[in-house]
Amino acid sequence: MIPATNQRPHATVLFIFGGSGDLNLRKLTPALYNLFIDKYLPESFSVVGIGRSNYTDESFRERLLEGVKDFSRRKDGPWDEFAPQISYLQMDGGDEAAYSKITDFVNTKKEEWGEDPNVLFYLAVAPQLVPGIATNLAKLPLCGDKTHVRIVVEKPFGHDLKTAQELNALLGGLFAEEQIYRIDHYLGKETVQNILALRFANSLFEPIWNRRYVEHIQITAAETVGLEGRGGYYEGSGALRDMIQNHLLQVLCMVATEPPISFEANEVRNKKVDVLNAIRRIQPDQVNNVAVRGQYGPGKVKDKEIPGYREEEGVDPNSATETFAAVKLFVDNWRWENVPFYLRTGKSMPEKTTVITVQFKPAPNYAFSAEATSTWQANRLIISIQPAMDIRLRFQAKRPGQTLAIDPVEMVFSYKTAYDGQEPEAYETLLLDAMTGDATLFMRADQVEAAWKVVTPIIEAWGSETPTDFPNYEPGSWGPQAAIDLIEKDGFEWTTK
Ligand SMILES: NC(=O)C1=CN([C@@H]2O[C@H](COP(=O)(O)OP(=O)(O)OC[C@H]3O[C@@H](n4cnc5c(N)ncnc54)[C@H](OP(=O)(O)O)[C@@H]3O)[C@@H](O)[C@H]2O)C=CC1
Ligand SMILES: O=C1O[C@H](COP(=O)(O)O)[C@@H](O)[C@H](O)[C@H]1O
Repeated sequence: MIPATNQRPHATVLFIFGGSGDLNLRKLTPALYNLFIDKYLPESFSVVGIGRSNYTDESFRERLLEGVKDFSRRKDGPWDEFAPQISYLQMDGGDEAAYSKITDFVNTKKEEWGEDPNVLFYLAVAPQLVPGIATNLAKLPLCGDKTHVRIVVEKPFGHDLKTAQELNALLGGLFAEEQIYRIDHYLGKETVQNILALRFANSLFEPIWNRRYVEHIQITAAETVGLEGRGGYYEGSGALRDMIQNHLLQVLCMVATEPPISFEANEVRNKKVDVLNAIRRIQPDQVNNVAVRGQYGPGKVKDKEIPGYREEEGVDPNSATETFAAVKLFVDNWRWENVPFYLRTGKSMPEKTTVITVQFKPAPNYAFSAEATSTWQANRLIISIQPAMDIRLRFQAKRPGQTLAIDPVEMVFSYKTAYDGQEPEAYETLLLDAMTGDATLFMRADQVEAAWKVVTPIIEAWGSETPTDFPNYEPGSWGPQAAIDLIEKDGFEWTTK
């Protein structure tokens, strides 16, 4: 987490494998630039983009400046002061001999700065490249230094439980667990971190945050975008692997966790893994009752014509990959017995929104007339992760007038009005945490595997069946009818408002 005091991390050299790629352009460099502007970067800092593409330091910086202009929350500023800290190293991650360039670079900086820098390797490359690069890195003598060297691994972390276990075993054999930072960028979002503050820094919510008062919980992560040229990756992934296995389950953990006794990394992660381990295992014959998948056809999102998923570049014309997934889960522990958690995510939806809704049980209403209660709506706490970044509490109030009529009303806390909209982007927080060595917001090996265990029965059931109804939802809709039925058959409805 961004420290309350403006304490800068130790001197750092950050190597980004995939420096020439999309993630660096859109997220990592804009995040570093904002950290630089806010004076969170170390006094001695150097970032090195690595890739096979042909850049000079100068042309690489020019390319990254375009990314800052397009994607940074601050577009203007002291780029000329930041840019000299960026370099480019042209090398193939599979070329073991080339890794000596990394050692040379670190040694040069060590000499220049007069101190041993921390060295961070950020693997922003396709997952199949990770084992090779990690293996080559681990052979470098400098990687024997467990205090100063860390490795950051982007998602997806494995393709299923087996491959995640294999990757964990490989990385665990090469590095100490404290050196491995598995990124889930949702954990870096201010509003996701705020869930713990909301729950545990207030005496108001925690007493009612359990099965006695909560009727059900929903988490929606909807996107208006389709594939954005990522067909090659997405075809082998789908909504369940791309969003639910990681981001949505991590958010669920924040909502459902027991109070940690401290915010020390392992304490928080222990509590979160307890939630994942408590999620009821879905029986194979139950998958169709608790999980729904969808794929969008051609149509319109916000008045813009879009091709169907199967017509996107890199997608099989008979693709079985889901672009929408919804699941109903139970957390079988003392706090959450029989409280359903509904999760859904999809591409080409009507709006970009990530929202958690905690719906409370109805109040007894003996004293009110049937007419007065006809307009009642359940108490809800609606936590908007993005883009609204607000928290709304819905409750009943008396309508002004001589009759006793009741209306639902809202109390609202908005980050944008309360804090001027200057919240750091998720990658700012996560990069700074990796530099300072705070792994609280990163996933531990057992968390990743526990999350894969939750979705494995669904993967297995879906894997053996070809959906005959694909494509089964219109772009710009909230997904297939079966997803609406999933929650409505329990007497509830999806909501993002
Ligand atoms: N883009 C995004 O918004 C997000 C991406 N991610 C994850 O980040 C990772 C990277 O994604 P993204 O940036 O989109 O992918 P890109 O395809 O845009 O970039 C891939 C990068 O890998 C480099 N690369 C490929 N082969 C080699 C090689 N043999 N040796 C060295 N470098 C190589 C490419 O450089 P070159 O061609 O120059 O060699 C390029 O810089 C993926 O795991 C993805 O899932 C996660 C969340 C969001
Ligand atoms: O990790 C991913 O997340 C994005 C959505 O992230 P957000 O911060 O914009 O909500 C998603 O588009 C992408 O498919 C997935 O890989």
